Amino acid sequence: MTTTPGIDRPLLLGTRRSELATTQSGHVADMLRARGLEVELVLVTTEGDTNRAPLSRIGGTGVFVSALRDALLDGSIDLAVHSLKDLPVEQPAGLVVAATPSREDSRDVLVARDGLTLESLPAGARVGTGSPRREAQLRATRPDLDVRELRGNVPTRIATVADGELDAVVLAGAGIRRLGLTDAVTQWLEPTDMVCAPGQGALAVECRADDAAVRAHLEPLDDPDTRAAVTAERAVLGALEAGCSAPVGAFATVADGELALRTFAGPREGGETFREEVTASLADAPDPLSAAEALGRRTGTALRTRGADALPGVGEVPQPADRQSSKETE
Ligand SMILES: NCc1[nH]cc(CCC(=O)O)c1CC(=O)O
Repeated sequence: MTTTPGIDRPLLLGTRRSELATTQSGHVADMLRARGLEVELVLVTTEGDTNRAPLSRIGGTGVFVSALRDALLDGSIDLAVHSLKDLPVEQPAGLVVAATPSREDSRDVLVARDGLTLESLPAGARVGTGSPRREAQLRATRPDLDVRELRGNVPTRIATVADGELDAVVLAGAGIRRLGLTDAVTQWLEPTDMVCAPGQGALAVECRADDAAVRAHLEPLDDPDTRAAVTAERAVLGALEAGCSAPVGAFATVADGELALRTFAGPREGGETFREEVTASLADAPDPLSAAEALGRRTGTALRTRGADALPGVGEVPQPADRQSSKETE
């Protein structure tokens, strides 16, 4: 096997260098290899990997994704694998998410000292997260916690608990699973306690929109239920004109053609929160993805009308977006 049908050379898969990124990319490469294709990984450095300033300060959609997208557009790679939650809602011209493979666990987890949980952490415990969404929900249940800014890759963030620098950190369970670090988890946070980020736990496999041969190889990796769920979640963010730095959570599931969507919006420092839980049947919809998108948009609009409009990060990313203005913080 030396060629890829329709391409006559190995597929070039661009990935960030972090262990999580190369693991996720390796997972997609293996799915393609299982289909008989030859795949080579190409390591690409992004600004998010080299700049250690808080993400809320460097901001910019592109910190994790723009170098990969530049490599796609200039033809040096054929496909890129992203964490879907790191992608801005607005899709750049010329590129397409050709596949959203079956989603990993979407829940956030608590990694705490001494087996502690959200309920048993002592008053004033130092809990690390760089995510306004996680901070807002931590404060909603435990206003007494001392929430601290935290960044860095997954193993580094876990190490702050082992080192005694923090009592706990909140992370995406998907990343922990993919890195084989689940032993560190002291609590899986259910959506009732912590609504995940739109797209959390899902991957996006992106390629050039006009590259029919690569698209045809990627499309079989798509999981339609995952795609419908993340479409609804991201539509919430779109209706809120919010980027990933907004304190907004959205989590959807699809079971037996029924889409269930749970959302959260609230201030980072604690205060009034907004939640909507809605369902819609996709089974009879002529176009399930449009139905998922419409439900997400309606729900985002409802959150806005009820007061989420006043939250920082909401109403900051015009739709259709000036892509450079959205931010990501997770
Ligand atoms: N930018 C950070 C990021 N992007 C994707 C993941 C984990 C995997 C996922 O959420 O799908 C993480 C780490 C985290 O939030 O703990």
